Amino acid sequence: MSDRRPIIAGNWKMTVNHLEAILLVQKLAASLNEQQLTDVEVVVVPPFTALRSVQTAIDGDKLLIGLGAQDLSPHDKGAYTGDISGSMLAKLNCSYVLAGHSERRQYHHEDDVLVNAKVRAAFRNGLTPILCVGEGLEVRDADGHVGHCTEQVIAGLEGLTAEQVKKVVVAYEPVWAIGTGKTATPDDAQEVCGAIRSCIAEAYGKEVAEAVRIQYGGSVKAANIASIMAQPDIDGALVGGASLDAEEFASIARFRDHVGR
Ligand SMILES: O=C[C@H](O)COP(=O)(O)O
Repeated sequence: MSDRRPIIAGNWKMTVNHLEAILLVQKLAASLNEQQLTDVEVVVVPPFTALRSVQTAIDGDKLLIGLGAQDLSPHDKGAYTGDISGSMLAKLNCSYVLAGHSERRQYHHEDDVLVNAKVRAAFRNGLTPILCVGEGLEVRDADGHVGHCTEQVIAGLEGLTAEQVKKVVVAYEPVWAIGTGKTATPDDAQEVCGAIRSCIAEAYGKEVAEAVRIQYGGSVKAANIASIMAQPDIDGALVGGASLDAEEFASIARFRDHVGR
C-alpha cells in the first residue's frame, strides 16, 4: 500500500440549502469517529450558499472534516458577476476546490484551457484543486478513454511547478458512470488511474507522480468502495449521490472495514 493518505470527498452538487447542509455535516460527524478521520481525509463539498454555514459547524465543533467548493473563477477579483473567487473560498477556510467537474464541462462548456486557469487560480489562493477528468460513453466505446483522460490531466496541469503538481488531487470520473448506478469495474478504473499516474511521471518525474492522489468517482457506494480502493493507483473517491446519506458516506469513509483492503 502506498503512503498517500486516502481522500474521500462528498460532492453535494446543487441538492441542499444551507439549513439542510448543516444537518448533513452534523449527521456525518456523528457517524464517523476520530480514528477514521486521521487515517482517511474526509472532505465535504457543499454548494456555495452553504459553505459559510458548514464552515461554522466544522469550526465550532472542531470537526476533523475538510471543506471544499464546487468551482471557482479563474480571476482573482473584479467585474465578474456571479463568479466566486479563490480568495473568497480561502477566507471561508476551504482547503479544496473542484476544477473541471464533468457537469461544468458539459453544461457550462468549460474546456481544458479554462479548467487549467481555474487550477492555477486555486494555487494562487492557497487552495488545493481537485482536477476532474473523464470520458463520455462514445469515447469509451471507441476505446479512446485512456488518451482522452491523460490529455485532460496534462492540459489541466499546464504551467504548474512540480511541487504544485504533487499537491493536486486528480478525480477520474467516467461521465457514463456518474449518477447512473453504472460503476466502472475496479480494473477499468485502475486502467485509467494507472495511466494518469504514468503520464504525470513522464511529464514531471516519478517522485512527483507517486505523490499525486487520484480519486475514482461515479456511482461509488459502501458496497463497491473496498474493491475500488484495493486498486494500486486509486487513493480515494469523489462521491455524489451517496454522500447525501450521512450513514452511507461514513461507511464509504470506513472502506478499510470492508472486505477487500
Ligand atoms: O462528483 C461526484 C460525481 O459526479 C459522482 O456522482 P455519483 O456518485 O452520484 O455518481
